[in-house]
Amino acid sequence: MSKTNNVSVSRAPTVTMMADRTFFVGGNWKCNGTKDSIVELIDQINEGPSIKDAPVEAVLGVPFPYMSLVSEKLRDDWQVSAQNCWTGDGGAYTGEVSVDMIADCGAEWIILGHSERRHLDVLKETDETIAAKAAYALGKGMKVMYCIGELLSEREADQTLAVCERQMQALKEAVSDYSNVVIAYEPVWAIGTGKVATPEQAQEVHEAVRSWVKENISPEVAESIRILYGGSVSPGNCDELSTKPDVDGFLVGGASLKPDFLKIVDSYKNKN
Ligand SMILES: O=C[C@H](O)COP(=O)(O)O
Repeated sequence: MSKTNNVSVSRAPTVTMMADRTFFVGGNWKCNGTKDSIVELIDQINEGPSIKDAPVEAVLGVPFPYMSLVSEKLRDDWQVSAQNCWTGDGGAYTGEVSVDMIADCGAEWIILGHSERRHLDVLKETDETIAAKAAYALGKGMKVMYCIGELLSEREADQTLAVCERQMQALKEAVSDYSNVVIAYEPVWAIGTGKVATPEQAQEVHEAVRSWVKENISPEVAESIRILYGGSVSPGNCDELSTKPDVDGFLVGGASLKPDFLKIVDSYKNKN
């Protein structure tokens, strides 16, 4: 990929667009929900159409206390994710949750590197910490949604690609097998703000990240790895976003707490 930081520079596609990447829709509930609200939402999801034989994966990112409940109640054509994990085994780590515990509660996925964990003052997770968590979780057989993305100030300073590259480089230094990794590009300025990236803005960064993966990891990984868009995705904008060739699905926050999240899952049909 060009070393330019200017995301507005257009590039010729360097990766074939014929890839067979199963569409992926993750819901990130963040720190929301009660037992009652979760049971109600799961009941509504379970009434939706089966996706067992559909070319889409749907995964719910659930707060730790509710993972077992959701794993038990959710239809088995959907999957469960945690939103964080401890970097290593269990032991004297007060307040942490190990990957073994997450697996024991029925989750197959872990969301790592979400911008809220990177940027909230009380958390401030570093690239290295996040990459170490990813490597550890993958080594334990879990699947990882690895989030990347720039702050508004970084976009305005033409640092979008530099930030995404730095975050990808940290992953590269910790991980060698990408078969259980999904990348989620989430521009921080679009998260929870209603300011969704345009389909063109999303495609431009996704294409650039895929090109970076081709040049810095391998053409095979670039071809197969799924790159999700996240940031104010809704039933009203998912169809247009999903038509873009390098948008392989979504990581959805607020809209995943409502039953019409099913409409976002359904946007896989735009890929056919
Ligand atoms: O992980 C999801 C992102 O933070 C997006 O959240 P949002 O859909 O509420 O903007």
